[in-house]
Amino acid sequence: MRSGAGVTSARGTIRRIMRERRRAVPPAARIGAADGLAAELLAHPLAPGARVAGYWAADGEIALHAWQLRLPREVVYCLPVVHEDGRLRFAPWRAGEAVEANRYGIPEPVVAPEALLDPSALDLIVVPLVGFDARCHRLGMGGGWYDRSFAFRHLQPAPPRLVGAAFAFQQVAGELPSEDWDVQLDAVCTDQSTLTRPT
Ligand SMILES: Nc1nc2c(c(=O)[nH]1)N(C=O)[C@@H](CNc1ccc(C(=O)N[C@@H](CCC(=O)O)C(=O)O)cc1)CN2
Ligand SMILES: Nc1ncnc2c1ncn2[C@@H]1O[C@H](COP(=O)(O)OP(=O)(O)OP(=O)(O)O)[C@@H](O)[C@H]1O
Repeated sequence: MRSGAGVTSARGTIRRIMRERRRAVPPAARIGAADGLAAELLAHPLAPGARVAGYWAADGEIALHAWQLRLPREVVYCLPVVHEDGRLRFAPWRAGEAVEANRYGIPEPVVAPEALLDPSALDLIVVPLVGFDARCHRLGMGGGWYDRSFAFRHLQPAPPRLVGAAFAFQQVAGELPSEDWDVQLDAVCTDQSTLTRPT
């Protein structure tokens, strides 16, 4: 069902409020939150050579560096790259390698097109989000990037596993208004705990 104006504006209102709250987290609290999130994310088992995607935190998003630095050495860490076809690609990236701002001002690795991985080539994607609910439904920035890139997960189970990352306060009371195209997350990790999608 297509959303009516009411549903659309509910999503818009939640986005505005949650983005403000995210940006308002003081620096000291961010450090502790990133450590707490890393501990939750590291509980997800990864095979040697696994490809995992994170994100470059922007707009007050909870940071992933504490997790990235503690990943097993054999794991390939990637960052999302916005592609003109509307689906994300993922670029292997290590701290110190070149990045360039994308159209949203978010840094992306500078890599040859052949080095880019398709969304389906990953084992675990840590997904940025603005809000989430107890069903592991996600509200993002509104670009539809993760929904388009992982639409194939409507038809097939994990892998790739989709795990949202957020501050605990980004959980909304009740259920997020959802759309047909929303891809559910398999779990959401926060600075305090992990929520697994109800089956
Ligand atoms: N850190 C991070 N990287 C990410 C995402 C994300 O949510 N967080 N994305 C998740 O999809 C993709 C990029 N999608 C985005 C969609 C909208 C906006 C955004 O800031 N929109 C602004 C207006 C931006 C502009 O056009 O200048 C806004 O809504 O205020 C940013 C990223 C891929 N990389
Ligand atoms: N599978 C899909 N196929 C085509 N268009 C899609 C698909 N998924 C999402 N979209 C488009 O993306 C737009 C934004 O979707 P939505 O508001 O759910 O984004 P979001 O999940 O909050 O954003 P993001 O993933 O970038 O953080 C929708 O208006 C829709 O037109």
